[in-house]
Amino acid sequence: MAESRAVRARGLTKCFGDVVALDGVDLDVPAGQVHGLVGPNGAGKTTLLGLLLGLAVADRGRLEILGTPVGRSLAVADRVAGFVDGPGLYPTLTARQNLAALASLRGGPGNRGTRAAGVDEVLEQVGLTDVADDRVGGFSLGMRQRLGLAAALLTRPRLLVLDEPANGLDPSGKRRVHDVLDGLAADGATVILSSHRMDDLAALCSEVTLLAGGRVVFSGPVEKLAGECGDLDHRLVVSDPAAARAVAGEVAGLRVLNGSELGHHIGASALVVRAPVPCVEELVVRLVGAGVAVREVAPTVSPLESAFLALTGEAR
Ligand SMILES: Nc1ncnc2c1ncn2[C@@H]1O[C@H](COP(=O)(O)OP(=O)(O)OP(=O)(O)O)[C@@H](O)[C@H]1O
Repeated sequence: MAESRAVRARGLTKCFGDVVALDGVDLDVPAGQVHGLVGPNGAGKTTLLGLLLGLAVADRGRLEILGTPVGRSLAVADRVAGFVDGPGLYPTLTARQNLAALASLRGGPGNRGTRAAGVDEVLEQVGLTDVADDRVGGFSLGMRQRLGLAAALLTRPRLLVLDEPANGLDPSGKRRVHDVLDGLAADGATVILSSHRMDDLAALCSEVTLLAGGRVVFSGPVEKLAGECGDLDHRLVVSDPAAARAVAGEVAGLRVLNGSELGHHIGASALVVRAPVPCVEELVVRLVGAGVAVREVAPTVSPLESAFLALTGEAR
């Protein structure tokens, strides 16, 4: 029977000496979801991905992967694949030889009771067919990332765990990887990936978990995370900045930022306001009503980025 939950973690704690890398982490990831892990440097993302890949074991807490409790031994669970800190590849071998070597190490077709994918098939999936016979030592970071993904796909994983898979990818490489991950999720496989790029996470993931200092500070739908942004800074370009300031002063819950708060020049016809989104909308309506033309209005950082900064306690 198919599992309805790919990962269930309760109270996962992992320390390195005095450093508490994970501090009582709970995580639920349903099967068929692309789930993002995000957080500042040192938040514990790689440590958590390492536990999912069996590269380390937790000091405390419970972890179930694809419905099976994870034991105390270092081993990758069945039907789980992926990489942290970049894929392990042989630089002197070609892309095709790397994959063939991995396939034979894993026992080839019939491995773990499931038919493995073919080398050519996965090279095609990640868009590396044209360079299949080139040595990996000459590959760019983005090409190595894609080959690492191809290596993981060889096992037809039900859970794919990727650390910064979009690192170094050009726009077409990114599109290729997005398509592969979307396809896996559509087939019911689960993908858990980390990224520092909020735009990648928004494009790829339906849900995200935000870690800070080894703790979960948010876990849920991406849209809900964007809703946690609270006050957002918006830059408005208007026909009459003095009149616009006067109108802004009448909108409750909205503040016009002054030059010293901004720390940079914003242009003579612009002003920056800090407010929840509905107050900014009210300002625009009032400006138009007062005969002040609004030529541009845009948040200075995206709602997702703003939520990230607010929830991780990072200064604006
Ligand atoms: N093998 C290790 N030995 C000692 N400390 C470690 C080890 N691995 C991780 N840490 C520490 O654990 C904490 C979490 O690190 P981790 O690499 O999981 O964070 P991260 O969120 O992946 O960070 P980044 O975004 O910088 O990759 C950090 O303080 C890190 O220094």
